[in-house]
Amino acid sequence: MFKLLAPAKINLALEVLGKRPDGYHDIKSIVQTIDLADVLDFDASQNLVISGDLPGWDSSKSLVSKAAVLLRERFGCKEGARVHVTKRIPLMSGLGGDSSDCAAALKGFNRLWNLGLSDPELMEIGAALGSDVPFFFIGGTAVIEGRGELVTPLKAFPSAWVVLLLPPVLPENGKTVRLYHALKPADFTSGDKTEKFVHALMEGWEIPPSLLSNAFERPSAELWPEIEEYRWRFLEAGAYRVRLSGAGPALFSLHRDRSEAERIFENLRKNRLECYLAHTTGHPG
Ligand SMILES: C[C@](O)(CO)[C@H](O)COP(=O)(O)OP(=O)(O)OC[C@H]1O[C@@H](n2ccc(N)nc2=O)[C@H](O)[C@@H]1O
Ligand SMILES: Nc1ncnc2c1ncn2[C@@H]1O[C@H](COP(=O)(O)OP(=O)(O)OP(=O)(O)O)[C@@H](O)[C@H]1O
Repeated sequence: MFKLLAPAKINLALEVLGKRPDGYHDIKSIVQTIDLADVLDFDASQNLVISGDLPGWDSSKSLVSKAAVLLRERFGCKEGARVHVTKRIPLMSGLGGDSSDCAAALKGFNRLWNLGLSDPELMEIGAALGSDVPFFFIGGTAVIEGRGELVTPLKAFPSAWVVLLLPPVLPENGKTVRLYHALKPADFTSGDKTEKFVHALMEGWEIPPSLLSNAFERPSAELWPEIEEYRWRFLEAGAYRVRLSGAGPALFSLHRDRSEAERIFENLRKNRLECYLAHTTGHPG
């Protein structure tokens, strides 16, 4: 019937401002979609059938199922749907895979069940399912604030190749909670760096590398001490700046030059490391 892409994201900058009374944290982050993406295939069906191609992917644990249940309950739809999720984004990696699948699922069910919901309405529903979900209705380059549900589109970050390295740490459920809980007051910042990043982007200036920082760099090394070895192996493969995406463990490097990115990707692949070569993408709409 129809298919929707669910792109991954990297956090070009990620500041945590402090803890909120509701247990979440206020953040300010520059988020960027890349062309590594899952694919969701939608078909009409009497019943709700959600399947995936990846061994270990469990529809009952995915926000795709939670999105279907929430829409059916809230809007009383009795129709079913057949959704097949082709996973390419590694799960629980810091690349927002399940959050992006959730946004695609909300768009898909809205279309399949003729719910007539606008993107802002879908974003609001998405925010109740996960803090990273609303961003995927905008895509491209955007700044997210609040707990992540306040999304402001930005002028596109200069087009770049992205090499991703996934350190072989066991993907664990609840790692994002653990990383947030591992933050110390010294890890909290004012949001100024992200403001400077936004300003430089709007003015078309070169973004100083110091502005591409992530508050989870320290706690992730605490939670996954082995991640430092993979950071070094990334540098040995030819990367000159390695960063953490989201709450990790995925690491990434940015390159203007395709051949440089391909050389680093090949070096990592030769060492049998889980790695991906991707490119930044613009706003889909
Ligand atoms: C790390 C990021 O990926 C950066 O883009 C996001 O902040 C995390 O977004 P997410 O995975 O969609 O997070 P959610 O599923 O909404 O929340 C998982 C858990 O992470 C913690 N959490 C999440 C977001 C936030 N701003 N503050 C938090 O403290 C909360 O304990 C929450 O229960
Ligand atoms: N086995 C599983 N099968 C399908 N979905 C799962 C499984 N285990 C966990 N999930 C879902 O995946 C979500 C976390 O994965 P996701 O890919 O969105 O996060 P992430 O890649 O760590 O992104 P970030 O770190 O940026 O938040 C969980 O909140 C849960 O909804």
